[in-house]
Amino acid sequence: MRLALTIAGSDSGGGAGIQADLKTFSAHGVFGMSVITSVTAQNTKAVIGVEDVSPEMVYLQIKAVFEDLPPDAVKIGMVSSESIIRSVARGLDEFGPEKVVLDPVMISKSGHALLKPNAVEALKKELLPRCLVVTPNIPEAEALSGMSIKGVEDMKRAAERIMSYGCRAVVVKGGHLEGDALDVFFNGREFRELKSEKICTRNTHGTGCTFSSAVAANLALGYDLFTSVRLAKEYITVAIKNSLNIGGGVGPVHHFYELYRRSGLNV
Ligand SMILES: Nc1ncnc2c1ncn2[C@@H]1O[C@H](COP(=O)(O)OP(=O)(O)OP(=O)(O)O)[C@@H](O)[C@H]1O
Ligand SMILES: Cc1ncc(CO)c(N)n1
Repeated sequence: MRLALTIAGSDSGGGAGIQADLKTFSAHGVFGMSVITSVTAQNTKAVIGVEDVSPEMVYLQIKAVFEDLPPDAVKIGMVSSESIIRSVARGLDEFGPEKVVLDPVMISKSGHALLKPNAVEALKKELLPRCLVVTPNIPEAEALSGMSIKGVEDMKRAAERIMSYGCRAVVVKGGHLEGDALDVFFNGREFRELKSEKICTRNTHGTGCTFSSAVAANLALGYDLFTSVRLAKEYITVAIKNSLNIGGGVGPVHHFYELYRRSGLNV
């Protein structure tokens, strides 16, 4: 059995965060484990409360997992504050996982800040150099690169800038731009574009969390980095196609292995 760990925030509504990550791991046949960084009171409409777990407790969860159940891949999502980022960096240094996927979560779909603005620098300095791949959406790529992004050429320039912080690859996700759902992969040598048709739905809660956990699940299964990203793009496309019209706001994507396997989709 392959093992994957998510270090992220809890979404009580079940659509994003830890809950989306564990559902994604299960759908890939990977055993999922979790380090909870923050508890959010959240549904499809809003985030109505956030309470961070103490930095020491974040570190202890990492220690407990690695000392007994060393994961084949790690995904990092919401990390909230500078002190939590430092605890995660400490854990990564101590236990040295090779395959780390960082989803630099900053703002929820409902517009709530999930990373303190003064923690962006810590994220860049402490976590980017310790990860294999980082998966920003357009606003996150703008914040990390310090440039505005209007189209695919800008996505490539931003990816180059983000690489300079020391990660080994970047996927800039284009879900927030007009037109096709086009993502740009860059590994420091070559750019590759991953494209699917934009699915017309408002139910996209958890797309970013699901995509990055699918990358981690595929890495845990032993696929190379680009194949892991390509398969994750297929998975998220199917999960959005089957997204659920539940709740009064932005509904969640759906994780269902049979849907994925039978779709025969090739992105
Ligand atoms: N409507 C859509 N149709 C098809 N693919 C989409 C759609 N919206 C997003 N995607 C794809 O989903 C993946 C996640 O991208 P997105 O930009 O939505 O992430 P995100 O903004 O980080 O998500 P979140 O708000 O959950 O953090 C990318 O591969 C993107 O291209
Ligand atoms: C806990 C959590 N993590 C990530 C996201 C993605 O935006 C969210 N809405 N909530």
